[in-house]
Amino acid sequence: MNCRLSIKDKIHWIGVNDRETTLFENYWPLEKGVAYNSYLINDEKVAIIDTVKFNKTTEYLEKIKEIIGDKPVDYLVVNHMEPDHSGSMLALLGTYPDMKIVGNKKTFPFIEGFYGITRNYMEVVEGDIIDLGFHKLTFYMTPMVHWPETMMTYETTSKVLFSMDAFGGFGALDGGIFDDEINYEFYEDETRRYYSNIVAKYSAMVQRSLKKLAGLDIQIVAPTHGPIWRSNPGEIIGLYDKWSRYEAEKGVVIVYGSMYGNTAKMADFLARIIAENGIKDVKVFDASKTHPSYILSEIWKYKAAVIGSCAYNTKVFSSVETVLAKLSNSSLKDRYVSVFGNKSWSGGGVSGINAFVDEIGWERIGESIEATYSPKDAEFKALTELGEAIAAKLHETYPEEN
Ligand SMILES: Cc1cc2nc3c(=O)[nH]c(=O)nc-3n(C[C@H](O)[C@H](O)[C@H](O)COP(=O)(O)O)c2cc1C
Repeated sequence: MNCRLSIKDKIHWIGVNDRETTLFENYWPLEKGVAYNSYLINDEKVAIIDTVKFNKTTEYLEKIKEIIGDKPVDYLVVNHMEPDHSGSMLALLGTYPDMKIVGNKKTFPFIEGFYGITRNYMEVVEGDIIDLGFHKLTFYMTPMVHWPETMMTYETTSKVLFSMDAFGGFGALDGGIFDDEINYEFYEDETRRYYSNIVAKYSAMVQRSLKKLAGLDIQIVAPTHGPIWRSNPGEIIGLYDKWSRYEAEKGVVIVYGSMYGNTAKMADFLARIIAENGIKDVKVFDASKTHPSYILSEIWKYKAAVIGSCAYNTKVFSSVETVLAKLSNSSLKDRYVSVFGNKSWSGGGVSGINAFVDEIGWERIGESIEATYSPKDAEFKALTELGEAIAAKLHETYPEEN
């Protein structure tokens, strides 16, 4: 991609696409890759905002050289120290040994700890200004969005917010890098999957940061992953606000674990009842087939969750247990939940999910339903009543959509 690509004035995107890494953080599937966005401001002084993962360092350094030639880099602003953004720092410092490394007081222990760099530090605090000539950088501390040292940098002349991981998502940038050059549907799903799995635990801190940024005239949001928002930055800021307030859409996610199909049969039966009762968004997931990151993202999107499991060695089936652990860790609030499952002797699946529901404190719809060996008339009747109750509750919650 054109490495001289300017996002505004003398601000360049010097990001890279990574389609080789299959698992982000060695856990989250990257079916369509990921972009590591970095930015270069080619002013009287040259500043770079964040770097890229180590596997892309050579390409990255070439891009910088193509833009600035023999000019030195004066500042590297480190908004976030996660290695997918700091991984080229050592090589950059090797190429530009006088470059100042700009961070806050929590940044530097990470730099020394990860890379052994102890020199060229330049500490900034909230509201400090670095004057590059035409462009001016100011800094906003946003701790725990989603690491302790995270901060954002606002360029006051062009009104660009360099927001590090906030407002970013999975997905390589296939040609289009701006919001007006892409079909956002795919990126919205991937941005929500990124948010719900990686940032969401710190939703309270996201809310605090959004309030802090509310007074800024933000014309471009430039995150470290995903598209750059130049036409409608309010859209992504609005989505983050919605997700971090746990706001949901009308719909149901049914997730189940089943070895021999009996719990799966209950899930499909229930889905049909809910659909018959007028709910258009009903998503059914076999927890053993779909990676939990996608399931968590859908539960983040929709208001009601139904969780089912067969009994497995006195416990919840392993793939469903993983989903429960992810949900619990994400601190998601304000959802409806129902429980079902199967056993052949003393159970463990349904009781395990019930214990999770008691702990997480979501509003229960209906009693849990547990079949023995396989679902029969009594369970199908109970599932019918449950499906009707879930649909009724959603119609009542979203009266304007009826
Ligand atoms: C390895 C294994 C462990 C099981 N552990 C339990 C158990 O602890 N308690 C129980 O009541 N049933 C247990 N079962 C029985 C299943 O939960 C039961 O057959 C159920 O109907 C399976 O539902 P499914 O068809 O959705 O897989 C176990 C079955 C298997 C294969």
